[in-house]
Amino acid sequence: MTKIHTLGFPRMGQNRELKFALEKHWRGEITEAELEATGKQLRQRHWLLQKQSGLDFVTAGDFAYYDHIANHIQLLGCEPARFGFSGNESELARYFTMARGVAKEQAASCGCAGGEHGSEGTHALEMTKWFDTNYHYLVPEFDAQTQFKLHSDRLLAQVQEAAAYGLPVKPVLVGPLTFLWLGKEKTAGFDRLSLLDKLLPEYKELLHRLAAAGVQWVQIDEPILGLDLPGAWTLAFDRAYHSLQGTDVSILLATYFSPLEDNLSLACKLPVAGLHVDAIRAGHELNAVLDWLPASKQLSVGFIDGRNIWRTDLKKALATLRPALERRQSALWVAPSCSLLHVPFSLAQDAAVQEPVRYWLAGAVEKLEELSILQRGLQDGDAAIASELQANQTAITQRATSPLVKNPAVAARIAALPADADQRGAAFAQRQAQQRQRLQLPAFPTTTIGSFPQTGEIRAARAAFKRGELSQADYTQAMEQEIALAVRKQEELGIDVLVHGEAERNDMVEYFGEQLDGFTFSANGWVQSYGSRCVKPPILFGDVARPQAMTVAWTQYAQSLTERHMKGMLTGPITILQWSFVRDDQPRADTTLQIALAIRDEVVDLEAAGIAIIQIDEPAIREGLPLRRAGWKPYLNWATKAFRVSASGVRADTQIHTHMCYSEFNDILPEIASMDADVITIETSRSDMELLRGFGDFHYPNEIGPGVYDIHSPRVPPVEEMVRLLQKAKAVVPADHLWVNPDCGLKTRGWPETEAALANMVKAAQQLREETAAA
Ligand SMILES: CN1c2c(nc(N)[nH]c2=O)NC[C@@H]1CNc1ccc(C(=O)N[C@@H](CCC(=O)N[C@@H](CCC(=O)N[C@@H](CCC(=O)O)C(=O)O)C(=O)O)C(=O)O)cc1
Ligand SMILES: N[C@@H](CCS)C(=O)O
Ligand SMILES: [Zn+2]
Repeated sequence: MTKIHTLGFPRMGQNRELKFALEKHWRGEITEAELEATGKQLRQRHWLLQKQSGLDFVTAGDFAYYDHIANHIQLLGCEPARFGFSGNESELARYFTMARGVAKEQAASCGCAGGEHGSEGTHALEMTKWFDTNYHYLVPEFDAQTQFKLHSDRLLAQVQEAAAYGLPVKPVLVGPLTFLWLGKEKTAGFDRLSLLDKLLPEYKELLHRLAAAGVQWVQIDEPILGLDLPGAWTLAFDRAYHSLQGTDVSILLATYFSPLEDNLSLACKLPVAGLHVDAIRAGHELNAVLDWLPASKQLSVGFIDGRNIWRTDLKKALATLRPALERRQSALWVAPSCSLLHVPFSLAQDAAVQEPVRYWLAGAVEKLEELSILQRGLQDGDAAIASELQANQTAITQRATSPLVKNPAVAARIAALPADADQRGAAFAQRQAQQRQRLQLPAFPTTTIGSFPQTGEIRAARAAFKRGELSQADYTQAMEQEIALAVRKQEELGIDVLVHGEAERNDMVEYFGEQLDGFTFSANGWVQSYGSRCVKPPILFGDVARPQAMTVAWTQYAQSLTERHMKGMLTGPITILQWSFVRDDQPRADTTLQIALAIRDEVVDLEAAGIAIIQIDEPAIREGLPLRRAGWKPYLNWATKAFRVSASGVRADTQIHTHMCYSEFNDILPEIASMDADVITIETSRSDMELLRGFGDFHYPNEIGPGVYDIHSPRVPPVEEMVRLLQKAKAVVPADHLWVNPDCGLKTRGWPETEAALANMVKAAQQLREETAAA
């Protein structure tokens, strides 16, 4: 018999109920008990869906009020001492303090919904990307003093809740090695792997408690088995899982996101009762796993794509799963490749999605249905699922043959693309001279990264426009007022290179997806990004082309309000690719090149409209790196080429900026340099400019704007702090290459702190100019 299960389910709820409840709670409008009631209701709905879809387990422990790694920090009792908890705070209060920090001076007054407050001593845990996804987890902090102490009440209570559904409850845990790997060492020279022996007894005790609660199977996620691990970490797996033996639960070890490769035999041999593999990203390893995994062990095959939204080709799936089932006899489970956290709740009924594309899609709910069809097909044969198979094949064939997917003009353009389409006409030094002549900027020019506060009024106006309650003309006028406000404020602040503020953009990727051919978008296809913040990735289903200019009118309007330079603001091809649901019927490189050409057209149009500085944001370039190092070079080749294609259609005296954040870039500096942007602005302040050191050591050839303040906090950094950071930057980067800017966009901030921080930033730049002139 085949069993079906899911590794995890989206938490936000069908209509983002969790987001709204969280934000109300943070504004003090609902109590902890009311928030917990919403959480409970959501878990119940999601378990009911699992039961109704015929799953053989309900999965518990995947719910989180902010992040599942933050849950584990509390579960394992390793809240960092720096938070100074007295023990009198509630568990949830401590949890949100770790997730969002507490600004001493602002705690009482700040109503920021999704912010990550901070001040010295109580800044939030760092957030970083969960593997190569657009989800951010909270980074555990470790040092030699770190102690663990199991606090399993919340998890056990959820296991009890789930038991009401009459199905076996399968709790999911992040495994001890992945938990340690994802954390960071707070003291130099400390090795977090040395904590493993202290951590394992807590996991073991947890397994005992889960067994006592009636649990038979526990899913333990160890996605780091898909990474190039240092030897000590690989060796530690054996030790860890041997020590977790001897409890009355069976462990399903779950791997996902990338192939196991040299860890494959290790994963198959570990003393656990079952192994889950990602057959979407590592389908080519399935036969090897079938060879290596002892017959006594359960194999869970992740055949439904947990990272994308295309319907599964069920005929193809059955053709692969049947021989596997034959080899495994009764021991085969089928599941999504990874947790469904990364896909929207449902897409089948989303009327905003263009027809017939809607019929080609599967959100989390539809993926559960696919599991159920596969199970029936495997057990009872094709005849038992004849109508479902037929509907599925109709959708698959329609997608494969749809004229909507192919645009011959795009193919012809790519075929005719000149070999030097990715090269600026002149070398950087020549461009720099011409740009200086044209732009006439002061030393240490000041700028911002693009977005200004997305206020409730802006979002409400857009929502009213989308509901048809605000006319196009009124909406345009409302956005123009916001742009005018942003321009006025920047002029008053004395910023040198202005931005229009991105008020008209719902999101830096979705906004472009909405305007490009080859994309469609949903009304409700939200995916959690971090905490209560969500994104609605556009759906890229066909060849990409730009029917008309996307940003020119707004940018021209903004430029018309000022004598200063207005920076055009675009999202780059790799970031659009990374943060969309993209087609799986052609290589990602080909799709990216198509996007790059569309962006190139926009860049050229902005230049023709008189815009002298154009920024092409690529915050996702590093996150797009394959998880295995062997894949880095080919990726970086096509990714950097796509960027250059997008940027190279302009004259030498037009200045191209790029912007990157959320990552360390030091291991891909040559490739970043090869993008040949005239100016790069990067997030550096949280690392106290340490991230910039690599740029200095590497002698990064072009100009750089290292972020001088962290935009994740409402804290207003004093002038001296920014001057100190700039002096540090000046020590590693030539002074005439330095720009002054915040770390990233300001859309999640409020105006008061934005204005105060920018005023200090401008003062810091002035001070630096004076110091440098006097020297
Ligand atoms: C830079 N980041 C981004 C990432 N990915 C992207 N695709 N985009 C990014 O910008 N990844 C890395 C980081 C992640 N950071 C963030 C930061 C902030 C958010 C965020 O604020 N998300 C918003 C949703 C944004 C949005 O689409 N807004 C829409 C309005 C949507 C909405 O909920 N409307 C309401 C009505 C509102 C009203 O009446 O006031 C409704 O329809 O019910 C818009 O502006 O039009 C969030 O709220 O979560 C995300 C990632
Ligand atoms: N231009 C964007 C970049 C974010 S990474 C912004 O300012 O929000
Ligand atoms: Zn950014």
